[in-house]
Amino acid sequence: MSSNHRRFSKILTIGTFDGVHIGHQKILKRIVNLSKEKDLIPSVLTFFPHPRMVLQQNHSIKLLNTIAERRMLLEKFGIELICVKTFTREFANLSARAYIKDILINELNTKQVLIGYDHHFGKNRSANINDLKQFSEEFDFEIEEISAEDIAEVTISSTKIRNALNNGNISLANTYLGYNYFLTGKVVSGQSIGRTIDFPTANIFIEEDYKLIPKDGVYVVKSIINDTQYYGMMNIGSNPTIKNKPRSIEVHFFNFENDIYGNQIVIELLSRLRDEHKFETLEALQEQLRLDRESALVYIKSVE
Ligand SMILES: Cc1cc2nc3c(=O)[nH]c(=O)nc-3n(C[C@H](O)[C@H](O)[C@H](O)COP(=O)(O)O)c2cc1C
Ligand SMILES: Nc1ncnc2c1ncn2[C@@H]1O[C@H](COP(=O)(O)OP(=O)(O)O)[C@@H](O)[C@H]1O
Repeated sequence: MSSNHRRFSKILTIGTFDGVHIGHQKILKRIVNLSKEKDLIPSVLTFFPHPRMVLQQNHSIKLLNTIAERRMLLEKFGIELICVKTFTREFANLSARAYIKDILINELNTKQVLIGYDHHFGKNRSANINDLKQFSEEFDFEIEEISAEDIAEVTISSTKIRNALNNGNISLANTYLGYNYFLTGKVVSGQSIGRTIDFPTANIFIEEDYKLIPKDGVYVVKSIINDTQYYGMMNIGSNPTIKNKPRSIEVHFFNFENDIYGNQIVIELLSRLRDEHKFETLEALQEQLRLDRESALVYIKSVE
């Protein structure tokens, strides 16, 4: 963080904000409104990796957003300063006092903190909002509590979104997110079978192994490629029809013919069409892909 940031006073909330879903968005909106009233910079203090990724061995936690996606979403909802603290064992061991003095005050120049009644922080998560209140007098900042209902909403939605995606219920996930769930990845080469059956597919490589990939199957998607929006259909799975094919995420875009190897693309998931199947022949798969395209186009027409 540049020392420049120190000059401006902040209104801050603290948390993982995974998903930046409708529950989070309500809190962010409150921060942005208060920041205007009080002439403070709307800010979020967040942590990466997720504490469980650091403190638990063999963790298998999957997150709704990569850290880059989280930043982008927080900015989109009006947050001007995003402070990402690297979560390490040393960080987890900071005393509550050092955490407040070093980070909230000296580094960020915080004047107001928006926090849930159940927020815990500092070594062993031993400090709570009452400790924060005591420190607020000493260090001269205000505290605003997030209501129990709003906190319940935040917790419920995160769990529900993860479950919905694992079950392939993309429309429910999108409702809780308040935007379409998306994957960010790079187009890499596959086995060049796609073009031989008239369905070339952009194979998507996602670098972050902690990103939650929805349930295997076929989805209607859309992407912006070189400033133009394209719809398409995506398969997530092990491609059982083809021998020795590794797991893949691949998209066939409609009305598209360009070479996009190496492009970084964002794929928004709109609807789920079906499970992945093993077909006896490549021709049978090709026939199914034609039917999938028909279903996808019907869906796209209904939402446009
Ligand atoms: C919309 C869509 C649906 C697919 N469904 C299946 C499927 O049900 N079973 C399967 O084995 N492969 C399925 N595939 C994967 C194809 O086997 C794969 O696209 C083809 O092998 C091309 O691979 P390549 O990109 O490595 O050339 C699907 C692909 C797409 C784009
Ligand atoms: N309609 C399309 N949808 C997706 N990719 C396309 C399309 N048209 C051309 N391409 C290009 O072709 C590539 C996929 O061709 P494909 O034969 O499936 O080979 P491979 O699986 O080896 O990448 C994509 O990565 C992209 O660069």
